[in-house]
Amino acid sequence: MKTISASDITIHVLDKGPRDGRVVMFANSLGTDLRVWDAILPLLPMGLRIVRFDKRGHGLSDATPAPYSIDRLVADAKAVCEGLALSDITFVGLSIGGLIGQGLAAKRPDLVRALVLMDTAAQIGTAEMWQDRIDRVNRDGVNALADPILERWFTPAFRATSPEFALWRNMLTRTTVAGYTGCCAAIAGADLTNSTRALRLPVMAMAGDQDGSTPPDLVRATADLCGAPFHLIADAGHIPCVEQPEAVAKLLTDFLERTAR
Ligand SMILES: O=C(O)CC1=CCC(=O)O1
Repeated sequence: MKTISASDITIHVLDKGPRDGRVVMFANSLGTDLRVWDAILPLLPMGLRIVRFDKRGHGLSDATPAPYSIDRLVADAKAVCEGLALSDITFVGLSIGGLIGQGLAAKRPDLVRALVLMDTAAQIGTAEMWQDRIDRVNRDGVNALADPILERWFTPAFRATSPEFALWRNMLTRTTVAGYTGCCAAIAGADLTNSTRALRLPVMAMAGDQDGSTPPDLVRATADLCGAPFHLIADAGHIPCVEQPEAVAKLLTDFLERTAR
């Protein structure tokens, strides 16, 4: 376990693998922490330097009062890169983590070698939709919205049969109101269409075929913006790295090979 100091918070980071290994950095989604990547990591090639971090208001990282902005979250990710002296990064971002990846690649192309967009888009939902969610969470708590959120995260089969399902619910509902609504505000204000269209690095996109949060057509449209291949993952919702780790690890491994130097 490592900590990195951003301007105003301490960020929880896990940094594993050889110091001279190829850097693969992971950023998780709204309401999840860095454990969302646990299932795919043992399936990736040996020798990678794997860096994971809990974004502001999530996991063990500090939560400042809401609202946050996407620029603030990108600055936090940049602080992790600088704190660990990372460069030549392959950045894998899930949902809001993908917005952070797009923002980081646009602002600091010198740091990012390649980008994987998982169940994310250049713009996710509408400002009105996110404001409604912020208002409801402020009034009733994250727990009150957990059922519909989990229906978008996971397929009916996973929800019915996975013993882990209850733990993912706990992860979501234990997210602080400040951290959750702060990140909702960051998503509401993020339209990265122009900067993502201008990206000039290898990008790959993927989405679960049953993703109810960032549906496949939305993810495909963002892939088209930056000329990236798009892959549909069968039998997965919004979090395919949990539901279909083998399929995700295979796509990631192939992408790492294609973008090797
Ligand atoms: O909670 C959801 O609907 C899923 C989601 C949207 C953005 C994100 O990071 O997760």
